[in-house]
Amino acid sequence: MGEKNSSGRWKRIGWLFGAVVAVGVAIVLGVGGWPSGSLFDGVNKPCSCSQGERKSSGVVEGCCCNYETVDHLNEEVLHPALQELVKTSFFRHFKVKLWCNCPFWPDDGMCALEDCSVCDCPEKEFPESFRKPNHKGWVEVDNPWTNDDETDNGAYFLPHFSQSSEMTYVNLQLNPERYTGYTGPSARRIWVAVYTENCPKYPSEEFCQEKKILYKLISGLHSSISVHIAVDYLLDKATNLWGQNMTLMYDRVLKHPDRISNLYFTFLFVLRAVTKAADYFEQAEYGTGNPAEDLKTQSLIRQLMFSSELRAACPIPFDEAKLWKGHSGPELKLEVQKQFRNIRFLFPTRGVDYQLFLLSPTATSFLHHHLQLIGLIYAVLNLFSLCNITLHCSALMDCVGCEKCRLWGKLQVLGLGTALKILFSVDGPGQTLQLQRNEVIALMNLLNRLSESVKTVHEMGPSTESIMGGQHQTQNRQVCRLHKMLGGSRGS
Ligand SMILES: Cc1cc2nc3c(=O)[nH]c(=O)nc-3n(C[C@H](O)[C@H](O)[C@H](O)COP(=O)(O)OP(=O)(O)OC[C@H]3O[C@@H](n4cnc5c(N)ncnc54)[C@H](O)[C@@H]3O)c2cc1C
Repeated sequence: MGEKNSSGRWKRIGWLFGAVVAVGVAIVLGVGGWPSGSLFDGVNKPCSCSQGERKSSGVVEGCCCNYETVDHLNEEVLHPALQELVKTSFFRHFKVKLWCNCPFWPDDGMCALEDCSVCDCPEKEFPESFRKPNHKGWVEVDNPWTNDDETDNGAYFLPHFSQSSEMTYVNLQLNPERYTGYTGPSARRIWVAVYTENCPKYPSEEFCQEKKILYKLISGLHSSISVHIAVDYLLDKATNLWGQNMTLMYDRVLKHPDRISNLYFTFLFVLRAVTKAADYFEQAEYGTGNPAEDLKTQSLIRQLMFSSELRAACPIPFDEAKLWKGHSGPELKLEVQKQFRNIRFLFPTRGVDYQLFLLSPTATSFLHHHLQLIGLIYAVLNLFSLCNITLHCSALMDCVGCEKCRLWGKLQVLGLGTALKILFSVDGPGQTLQLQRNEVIALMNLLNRLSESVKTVHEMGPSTESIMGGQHQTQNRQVCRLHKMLGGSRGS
């Protein structure tokens, strides 16, 4: 009898507790929703229990090839050739300025790992021919899509690594793009600045293809960087165990169909630039003083440029001829061109040190919170010729607070600028393509990085999605069940 009473009491306590929890849940739902980032993230959103993830198939948006063809060509032709090409002496040595000050805010970002620093390229290691200014096929000409702060104005050889703001050579093979532990507000601030200032995501219906390109290119590059971080991740610092981080890959890329689509778009865009300039690349010289290796480089270039399989299956990966049409075409091109460079402010002004102003903490926080307003003020100042606004994408890369990330950030932005130049800046009569050696090294390495990411997404995507997506769906189902139990039709 006593036992029965006590079990009844426990049951009553149980029900009471349940009711309190349910009321609490209802209040939270009714008032403020669940804290973000929790299991219940989906409760306030339309309940999407029955919707599966959209798979990437059909034609890649904005391009002329479908996903299946891209995966096949990448697997069979592009990836193997590019992997070999970037190892050659010509393509593995990249010239870069790694130690410029960030012109926008104090350099506060750091990476958690020691090996995020870039290792030296000894003087005797990089090709002798790189020191000569006149290398057949490669010229130091300006690119309207980038500001050429990455050229060394005739100083072809600067052996000392430590000179800030000087160019140096880096062996890319010794400094792979991978997880560095560079994260938090500093890293996110760069991406936010790129997306809000430079490459906004336009509503899909409202804007023309031309205006959407920059966003897609940057987003595709961002996806690719995230894939590389996920594939080569420090899983256990204590034992120095490196491997794949599936959760990261799923959360940052695979569960976002638009980010996958943008990755494929960027890959096809850059591929089109490379194949469009095929004749130029075939004629150019890849000499490094090692005849056997130089022959191999030349042969790999031909293999890539004139692959019959590529030409048959995907002859025009991206059709740039459709763009910049109509009487507003040239204006539009200038506008988009400015946007790509639309990062850095140079102020040759009347004695006012804007750079110092921008570096002060108060100004940094003001700048951070009032980007639009600041943009407007600068535009007005510009109107009255108080200052000139010139913008460098690369300058924002100087704010990347980890050397290795900065190296690859700079290289890949230069690669994108080179692709834009090939596709959009040499189509008029009498215009001939001229490229810098460093631009081409950046372009091919960018294509290789994208090719690796596409391969990873293709190969690991389905298994990662079924594991992570399964977990995600279970959580989602639990949320929906709870949602229904509470009788809520909120958001659904
Ligand atoms: C130029 C650059 C190079 C970097 N290189 C490295 C590196 O080599 N190794 C390394 O470990 N870290 C690198 N980082 C840092 C890394 O990219 C992330 O910023 C960091 O890991 C923190 O990630 P996060 O989850 O905060 O989201 P982030 O990747 O910082 O993304 C910020 C926000 O952007 C949006 N977003 C994310 N992906 C996309 C996309 N594909 N398209 C559109 N929007 C998107 C999301 O809203 C997200 O919250 C680099 C950062 C920069 C700016």
